[in-house]
Amino acid sequence: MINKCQVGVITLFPEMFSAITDYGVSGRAVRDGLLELQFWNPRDFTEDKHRSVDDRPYGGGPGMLIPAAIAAAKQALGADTTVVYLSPQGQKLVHQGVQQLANHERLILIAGRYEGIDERVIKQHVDVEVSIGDYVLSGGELPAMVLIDAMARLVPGVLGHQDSANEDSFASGLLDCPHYTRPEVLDGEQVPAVLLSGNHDNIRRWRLQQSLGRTWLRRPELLNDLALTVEQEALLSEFKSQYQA
Ligand SMILES: CN1CCN(C(=O)c2nonc2N)CC1
Repeated sequence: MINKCQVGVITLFPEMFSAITDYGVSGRAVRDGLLELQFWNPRDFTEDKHRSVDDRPYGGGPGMLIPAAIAAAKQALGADTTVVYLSPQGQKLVHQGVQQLANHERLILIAGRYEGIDERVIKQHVDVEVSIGDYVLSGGELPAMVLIDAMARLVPGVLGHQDSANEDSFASGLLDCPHYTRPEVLDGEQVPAVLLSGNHDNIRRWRLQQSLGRTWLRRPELLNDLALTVEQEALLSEFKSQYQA
C-alpha cells in the first residue's frame, strides 16, 4: 500500500486539472501532501515560434513532442516511472485496475488530444494503455482526472472513516447499497427501519444484502468473478426469494 500518489501529467491543458486539485476529497489530498501532481505541456517542447502542436506529426513535429515531455517527466519522477496512455484502445478501467496502478508509487499519464499520439511512441514509451469507457472524448484530460481521483481515494488518510467504509462494497466487487439522509419520511417514503435501529450488525447485514441484491439485479456479470462467503450466499438467496420485479 503506497503512502502517497505521485503523478506526472503530460497535457496541453494543465489548468483543467484544477477540477481535482482545488475541490473535494482530491483537493484535500493535495493540501495534505497525499496526492502530488506535476504537469508537462508538450507546447513547452516546441521549437517553432508559433509553438504549434497540431501540425502533421512527422519531421520532428508534434508527434515527437510527447517523447520529449516523457523524458522531462522521467527526469523528475524517475526513469523507472510507469507511463500510462489514456485512450479508447486501452484496457477497460475497473476497480482492480485502479488498485494495480495505485500500487505504483509514481505514474506518468499522457493525456492526448487530436487523433492521439504516434503509434511508435506508444510502442517505445508507453507501459500500459487505459480506457475509462467505450466512447470517444475530446481529450485525455478527463480520463486522467478520473484515474487520479480513483487512485487517490485508495491512499491511506485520503478518505474519512465513513467514506472508506463505503468504499468496501466496491473493493469487494459489489455495487454500493442505497444511502439515506434526513428527513426520515420523504414524499411519503420512510427510511428503512433497520437503519434507525442502532443495531450495527443488522445494519451491516442489511447494507451487504442490498449491495448483493443490486449487483444481482443491475450487473449480474460482476457476481461471476466473485467467491461469495457463506453469509453473502445466504443473504443473496434471501434477497432473491423476497424479490418482486
Ligand atoms: C486522443 N484522445 C481521444 C479521446 N480519449 C478518450 O476517449 C479516452 N481516453 O480514455 N478513455 C477514453 N474513452 C483520450 C485520448
